[in-house]
Amino acid sequence: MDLGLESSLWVGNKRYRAVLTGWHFRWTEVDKKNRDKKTVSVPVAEVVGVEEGRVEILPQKSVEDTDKDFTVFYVKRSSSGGSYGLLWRLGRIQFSCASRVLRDQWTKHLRTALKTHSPLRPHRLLVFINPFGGKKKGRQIYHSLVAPLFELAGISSHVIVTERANQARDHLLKKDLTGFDGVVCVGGDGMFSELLHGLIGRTQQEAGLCENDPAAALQPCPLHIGIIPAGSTDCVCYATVGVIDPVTSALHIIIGDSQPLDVCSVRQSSARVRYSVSLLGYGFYGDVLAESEKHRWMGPLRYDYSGTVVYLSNRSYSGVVQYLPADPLLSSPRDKTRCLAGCSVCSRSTERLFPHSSDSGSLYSSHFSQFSPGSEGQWVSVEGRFRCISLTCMSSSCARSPLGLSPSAHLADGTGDLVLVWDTHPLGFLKFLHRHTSTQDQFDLPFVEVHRVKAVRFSAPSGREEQEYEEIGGLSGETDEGQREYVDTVSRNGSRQHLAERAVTHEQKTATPFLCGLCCRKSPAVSVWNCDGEILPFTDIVCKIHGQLVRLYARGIEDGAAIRNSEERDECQRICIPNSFK
Ligand SMILES: Nc1ncnc2c1ncn2[C@@H]1O[C@H](COP(=O)(O)OP(=O)(O)OP(=O)(O)O)[C@@H](O)[C@H]1O
Ligand SMILES: CCCCCCCCCCCCC/C=C/[C@@H](O)[C@H](CO)NC(=O)CCCCC
Ligand SMILES: [Ca+2]
Repeated sequence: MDLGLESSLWVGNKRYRAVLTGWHFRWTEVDKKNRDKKTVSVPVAEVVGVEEGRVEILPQKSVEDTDKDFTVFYVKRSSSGGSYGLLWRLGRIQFSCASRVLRDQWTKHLRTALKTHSPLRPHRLLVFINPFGGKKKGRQIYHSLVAPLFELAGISSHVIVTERANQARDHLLKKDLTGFDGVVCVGGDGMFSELLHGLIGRTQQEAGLCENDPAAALQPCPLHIGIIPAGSTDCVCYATVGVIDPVTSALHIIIGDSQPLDVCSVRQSSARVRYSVSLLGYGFYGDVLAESEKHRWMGPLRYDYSGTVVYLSNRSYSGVVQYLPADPLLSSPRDKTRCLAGCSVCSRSTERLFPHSSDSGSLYSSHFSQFSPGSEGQWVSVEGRFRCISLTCMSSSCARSPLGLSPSAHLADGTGDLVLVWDTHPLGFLKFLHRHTSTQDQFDLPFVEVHRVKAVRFSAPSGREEQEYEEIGGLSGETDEGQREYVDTVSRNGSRQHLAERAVTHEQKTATPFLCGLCCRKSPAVSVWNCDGEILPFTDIVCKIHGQLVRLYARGIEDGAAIRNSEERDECQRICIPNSFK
């Protein structure tokens, strides 16, 4: 069927020339002298629904069944104020036609175009609501803001309000999922993590693979994940959509946007594998999480409180970090670029990670072969004392840190960014933390390193080594002028090479007198790992990045400035973002 259609349509007493081409639906106001005025152009993929008659859904649904009218609902962008991404709202326009026949032609053509251009739109979704996440508004958010939109788009959803932690994960691991196109969580990063673990585990079970086997080539998950943000940090939502807004996220789900996401597997020899996408953090971020768990009753504020307590406790931890660098010719964590919707680095990675698949459909049948140490260089080993060690598969931007832990990290390039913050004086570390809240470069500090990696190993020192550190005057020891703060060794091809030695006096460390009292308390020898908001029950770990292991109903952060400029230039309200992942 030819999808194109063109005719005059009316909105009130204004006449429009409406055109449906393959990819766009446009309407241009025409004045009395037949001159074109403003055009609105909507990509067909962003049409939410088409209804006969004059239909409204807010504040509640009403249908006036007039036989020459039809209503089009579509995605309309607006600036988000503070955040980098754009807010999406439901746009609505009610057209009148010259005849009922023409009206039926328009609704039929638009619906057919929708089916043709949005193959990933979900029809049936499994929705998990955490009633206790964030400010405990999950149920309200879903029923008042999201469910009416799903209904309008003809999506049927099976909703489960969770009664315990890990219910969603267990459901995905064990129950029948036939007929569902995607899974949605209404909650925060912890709920997303449940879906992540459930879906990855289920996919490996069905592929006959053992996910705990470090040699297993994990299979990408066929079901998409949608996130309706209702948590405390909502980092995964923020970093993949650019705003924390349930309506925006619901619209991305409805139109079947598809954003692949890298996942880091975290293993300890005998323990069950865990997965992380946003923050695998040891030292500061591990301690903040452990402290914050004692204050869950504070809600989202628990992280601010715990962050302050942990910062003042002035801890650092020793350990050995080994990492396998990614190919430096492809990208760098300090190249000042940002991964935005349609990112070319991620698109090229899709070709590299799935060389034999020409479209996303066959992507799921291709086998993974991305972890090939030979092509990415050799393991590097560093040893010393760290304020924190963080590994993130994406920028991990959130409201606290709008550019994130690693602003130039990519969502779907098959790599993670490893940030090593060596022990330093408290004001230096405060400067590092504070830079996360602005556009200042947090990596441009002498005690900070960032590496783009494919895999990481960490081991904490044995009890004896730690004791030796204390004896030479570590953080808890007495003043030692010229004390060696850390020893940075690099092991290449087996030979250990001394790289740097930085002298920091006790006075420098305790430049602020009140901090001296706190820092001179004995530090615990080991911290804990924060794995996307969950404390890991082990310290020594082996991590590997699995490129594009899952897919979200998202498209990455839209460049608001570019869209606004193009609107001004074209007098178009909207442009189509190329989504190379579709
Ligand atoms: N019914 C429930 N009762 C208790 N805990 C639950 C329930 N449902 C889910 N959970 C657990 O609650 C934890 C926290 O939930 P969630 O991530 O939604 O909110 P949050 O911690 O406030 O936000 P964020 O993770 O963004 O910081 C999750 O790890 C999840 O396993
Ligand atoms: C002087 C100002 C200091 C400001 C410090 C700003 C640093 C902010 C960086 C935030 C990075 C968040 C990364 C995402 C982590 C999530 O997977 C996890 C679960 O939701 N959240 C936390 O661990 C919660 C982590 C909270 C850390 C404070
Ligand atoms: Ca990545």
